[in-house]
Amino acid sequence: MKILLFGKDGQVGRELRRTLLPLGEVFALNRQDADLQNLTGLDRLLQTVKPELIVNAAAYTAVDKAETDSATAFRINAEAVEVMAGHAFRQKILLVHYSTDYVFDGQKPGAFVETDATRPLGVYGLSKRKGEEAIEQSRCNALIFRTSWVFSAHGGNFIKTILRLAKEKNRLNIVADQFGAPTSAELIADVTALAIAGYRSGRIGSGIYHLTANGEANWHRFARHIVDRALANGLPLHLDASQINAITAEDYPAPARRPKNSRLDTSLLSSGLGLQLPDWTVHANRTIDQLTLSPFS
Ligand SMILES: NC(=O)C1=CN([C@@H]2O[C@H](COP(=O)(O)OP(=O)(O)OC[C@H]3O[C@@H](n4cnc5c(N)ncnc54)[C@H](OP(=O)(O)O)[C@@H]3O)[C@@H](O)[C@H]2O)C=CC1
Ligand SMILES: Cc1cn([C@H]2C[C@H](O)[C@@H](COP(=O)(O)OP(=O)(O)O[C@H]3O[C@@H](C)C(=O)[C@@H](O)[C@H]3O)O2)c(=O)[nH]c1=O
Ligand SMILES: [Mg+2]
Repeated sequence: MKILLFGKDGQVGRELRRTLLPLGEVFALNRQDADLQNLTGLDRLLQTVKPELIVNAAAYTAVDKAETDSATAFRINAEAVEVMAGHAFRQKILLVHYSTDYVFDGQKPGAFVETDATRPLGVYGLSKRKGEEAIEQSRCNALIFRTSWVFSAHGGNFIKTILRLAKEKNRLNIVADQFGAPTSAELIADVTALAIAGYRSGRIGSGIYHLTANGEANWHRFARHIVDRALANGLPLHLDASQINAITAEDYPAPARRPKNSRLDTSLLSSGLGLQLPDWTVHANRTIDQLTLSPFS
């Protein structure tokens, strides 16, 4: 099977290169190979490569920047996705795509299920929702995985930000009133490969699925966890977990509003595939260790 992967150098894309390998011949592209802002170029590429499966891990993920750069966010997160979906429909191939907890407003008391009403609070979330809608309207076969709070040892993410700040500062203020599940790029890529196989064998159908690690955190708790483990690994830092203060989102002014409740109910996917998703700390610990334990020390 000929697989076309977009976003090969992103957090999730990098892990997908590993997990898609056993499924077929992977054509993995980054922005230099195919700039998704160029929609006609994208359409031409799809017609030339003739993939049997499209996996789109490319996205505009700068949440705050999107507020003032909405045209670019919509181009990449919605219009390029519409081109992929149109191609997938015409060629009768499967499109695998990723979306976010930020499509929700965070106002539900419990975990969001796939059919809950969306109401994005910012441009990034809205552009990602438009991408989902473009896929739904195209009527192509698709697996759309909504995930949250992605981290990995590579690329930009909260774990790396906190480790950097903890080496520079002796106090940190981190919001404690936004709840969600930190999820590793590794887990997303592993489950994606299982889900593609599950789709092919008829265990799961085309549609939206929530895919996050189990358990929950808030950003403050996540930050403390990172610092505790890094210190236990012997990493010299400027602060310990007790110097990380809990603040409210109101006290952390940022261009984009974020949902207070980002919890996603993953039972649809885990029951469909017969999977037990690991607690977020399992992969978080592994990533913190990768970043803080030198194999040579
Ligand atoms: N990161 C997170 O916390 C979360 C991510 N998601 C979703 O998961 C998916 C994967 O995210 P993740 O791996 O973390 O994202 P990353 O930001 O790590 O990777 C995204 C990739 O997309 C590429 N890209 C951006 N613009 C273009 C463009 N114009 N043309 C081609 N490629 C482009 C980037 O390239 P470059 O480096 O050159 O910009 C980057 O390699 C996305 O759909 C995202 O919305 C969902 C929830 C949480
Ligand atoms: C660095 C820092 C962040 N924060 C807060 C801001 C924010 O509410 C939270 C996390 O910061 P980030 O910049 O990582 O957040 P953000 O970029 O909004 O992360 C999101 O990215 C997109 C792509 C998604 O799809 C989401 O699931 C989510 O992972 O921590 C502090 O309170 N203090 C700090 O010093
Ligand atoms: Mg960010």
